[in-house]
Amino acid sequence: MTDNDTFLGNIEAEEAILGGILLDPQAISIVADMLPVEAFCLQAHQRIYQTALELYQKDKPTDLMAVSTWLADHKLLDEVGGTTKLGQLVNRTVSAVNIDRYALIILNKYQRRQLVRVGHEIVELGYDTTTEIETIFDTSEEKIFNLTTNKQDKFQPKLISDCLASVFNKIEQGSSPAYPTGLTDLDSLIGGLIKQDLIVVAGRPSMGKSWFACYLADYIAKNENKPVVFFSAEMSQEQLTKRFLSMHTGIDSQRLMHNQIYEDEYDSLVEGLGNLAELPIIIDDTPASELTPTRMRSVLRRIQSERGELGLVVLDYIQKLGDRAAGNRAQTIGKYSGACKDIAKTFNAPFVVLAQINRGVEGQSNKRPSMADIKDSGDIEQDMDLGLLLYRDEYYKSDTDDKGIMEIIVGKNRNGATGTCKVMFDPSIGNFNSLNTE
Ligand SMILES: Nc1ncnc2c1ncn2[C@@H]1O[C@H](COP(=O)(O)OP(=O)(O)OP(=O)(O)O)[C@@H](O)[C@H]1O
Repeated sequence: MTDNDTFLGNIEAEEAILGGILLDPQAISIVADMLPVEAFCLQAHQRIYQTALELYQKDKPTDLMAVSTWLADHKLLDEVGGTTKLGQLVNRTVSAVNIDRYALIILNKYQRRQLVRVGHEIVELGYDTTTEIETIFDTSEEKIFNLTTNKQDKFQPKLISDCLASVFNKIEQGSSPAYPTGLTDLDSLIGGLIKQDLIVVAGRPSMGKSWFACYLADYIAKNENKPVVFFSAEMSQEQLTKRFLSMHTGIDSQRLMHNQIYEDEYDSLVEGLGNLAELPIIIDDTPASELTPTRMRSVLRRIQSERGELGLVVLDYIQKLGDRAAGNRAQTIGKYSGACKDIAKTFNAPFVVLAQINRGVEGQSNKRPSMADIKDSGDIEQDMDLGLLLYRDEYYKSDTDDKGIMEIIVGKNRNGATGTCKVMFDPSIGNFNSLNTE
């Protein structure tokens, strides 16, 4: 190592990159996406690189003249060492051929600086006796995770002009921020399950909430081929797996629960097992008393780093969490719903959270629930982006015309309309279908 190449920085490599950018019009496009401004350890270098980036983002040249003019216009030329410094950068550089290799060198140094910084922060957290140990572990794990996945800039404040560039790109690509549910009428109402949204699915017991969650999990795993994580505080891994198996084989779930199948169902069983085994569905049945937001984040982080972007997260169900004997349940549930919204945002995935409805609706003549009927609703209503209330008339009236029908009432929709749609639902095998299937 020399004075110019220390453990935490390599001045020569930084100069070679900047020289390359000033010399070669293509050079900036090679490094712009991989190198954050802070990767340069000298402030003058950061300023020059930042200027080149701004010019590049406005489709302007990044040569010596353009960069020095911009810096002079913004009274920053002296700060970086004047035209002499810029001239030296160009004169010392032969070409930008190795710019990507230099970029990797300084990225590596930058990551080491970050690691040292985070290490210090974690040591300080260790000494902080005012913070609960669980929070300290969570924060520490997250800090390291952000480093290893290079996500440290994900939630940086940005100028609206910078946000517009990415919004425009997405509009141009036509890439949807939502995953369709496969239920046509529901999709026309809600536009699919939107990434980063907290979606609360509420209903009275036995209304079909768990089935609906299984359906969404299965559909998204199948169609998006992205990991779907199902936190099941209610059912065990085995019970939940049998539900999915029932959906894939058409074998009555009640019999599957008791390991009873008919002779002629073996072929469907084998076929269903094969299909289901292909799906990236991950079931976590940590008991409710231990299923904290910290635990969920930790599980999701690991899955995301092993399998890539998450397709969906499900929690069955929110009122089951925490100490049920402790006072102020509304406050506790509010804390959990806030954490769930935060998880949806951090992991850039829709988060479907199941919730129970108060018994009070049973006393009403119209037993369709409303958002206010959600048990211990606390802050759930404010936190959620989408609120779906499930209702089946046949559950209350055996002579109903709506046999085999589930109503999905969109009680809250931050991104669009509210209303009701009907879908076909077979609770024996968890089958959901649109009413209009043409
Ligand atoms: N094999 C079966 N045949 C007919 N109906 C069934 C079968 N298995 C389950 N069901 C029905 O499915 C419904 C339960 O669905 P699900 O567990 O999804 O409801 P839930 O809303 O999650 O209920 P809870 O809040 O009690 O967990 C009940 O009405 C039950 O009678």
